[in-house]
Amino acid sequence: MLIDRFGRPVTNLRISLTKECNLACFYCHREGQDDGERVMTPEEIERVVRIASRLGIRKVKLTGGEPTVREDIVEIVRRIRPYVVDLSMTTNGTTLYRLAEELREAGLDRVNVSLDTLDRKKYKKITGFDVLPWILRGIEKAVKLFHPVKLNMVVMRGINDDEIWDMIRFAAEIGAVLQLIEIEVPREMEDSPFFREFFYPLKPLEEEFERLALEVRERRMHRRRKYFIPIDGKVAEVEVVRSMHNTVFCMNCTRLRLTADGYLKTCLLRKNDLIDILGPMREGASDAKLVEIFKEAILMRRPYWK
Ligand SMILES: Nc1nc2c(ncn2[C@@H]2O[C@H](COP(=O)(O)OP(=O)(O)OP(=O)(O)O)[C@@H](O)[C@H]2O)c(=O)[nH]1
Ligand code: SF4
Ligand code: SF4
Repeated sequence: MLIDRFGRPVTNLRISLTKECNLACFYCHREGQDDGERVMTPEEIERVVRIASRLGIRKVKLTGGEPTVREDIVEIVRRIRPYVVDLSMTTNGTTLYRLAEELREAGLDRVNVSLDTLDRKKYKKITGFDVLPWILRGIEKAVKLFHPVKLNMVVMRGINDDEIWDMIRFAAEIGAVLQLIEIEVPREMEDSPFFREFFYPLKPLEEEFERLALEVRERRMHRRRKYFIPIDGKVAEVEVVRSMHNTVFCMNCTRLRLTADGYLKTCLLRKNDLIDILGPMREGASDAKLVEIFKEAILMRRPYWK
């Protein structure tokens, strides 16, 4: 297993398949990356995942942009399936209704779907597109096929902070997990108008959950807490993703990233901690050389908030 200089095992690979997206959320961080023009082929992605699995990486998350805008998305899932224990995707849900069955059949284990609001007008305001009913149909289909389905709600002051309990109720009703995500930005953006206007701290809410929950579990990854909250005769599963200035979160980070243009990236918030893996692959690097590149990336890993 790969372990970095801070004693953190690396068991997850988060692969951005494309920088493109068919929505235009005003807060989008594009996984913290301004990717170049290179795009990995399904064969190249499979090779990276095969090497990663030899090094103990068992979980792969496919992201974007929007991963399903790639026409070869089902092929990518099928190719990497044999090498991983947990294969998941984070999607905006626009293509779920059309693709959920094919993705399931190709071996995808689970999906996280971005859903910041249940209000159609607000959805359009946030994402630029009036497609909420379509997204909800996709989610309805997904909960029948994948377990769990997680709904990702980025909580923004003055935009959707009034909908938190509606979302908790909705998630419980359809049997999905709700992830409440605090806005996160790198240090240099903490003074930005965006952060100052929209940051909504989730700590007080976590304290309320602590009091209300029937049970609280802690995930190994990021030590995120999951609360089981009774609501309307059901139990909602709510996970809180709170990373800003959270040293515990970073000390329990088990993720390495692969950018859409083929660089291993050590941290979401560190733009420059990159190491090229696609270039050497295209120049004929052996598997042993690729293992070395992985090891170099692991050596570069540092917690962001410390
Ligand atoms: N700082 C930081 N934030 C992360 C990291 N991974 C995920 N996040 C945040 O969590 C949000 C949700 O991420 P998802 O792509 O749904 O995946 P996840 O919830 O981390 O993963 P699973 O729970 O295993 O499905 C992202 O939009 C980020 O804001 C990370 O490694 N570092
Ligand atoms: S759906 Fe995701 S990738 Fe697309 S614009 Fe919104 S936040 Fe960005
Ligand atoms: S070290 Fe970087 S990628 Fe890991 S949790 Fe902290 S900010 Fe996220």
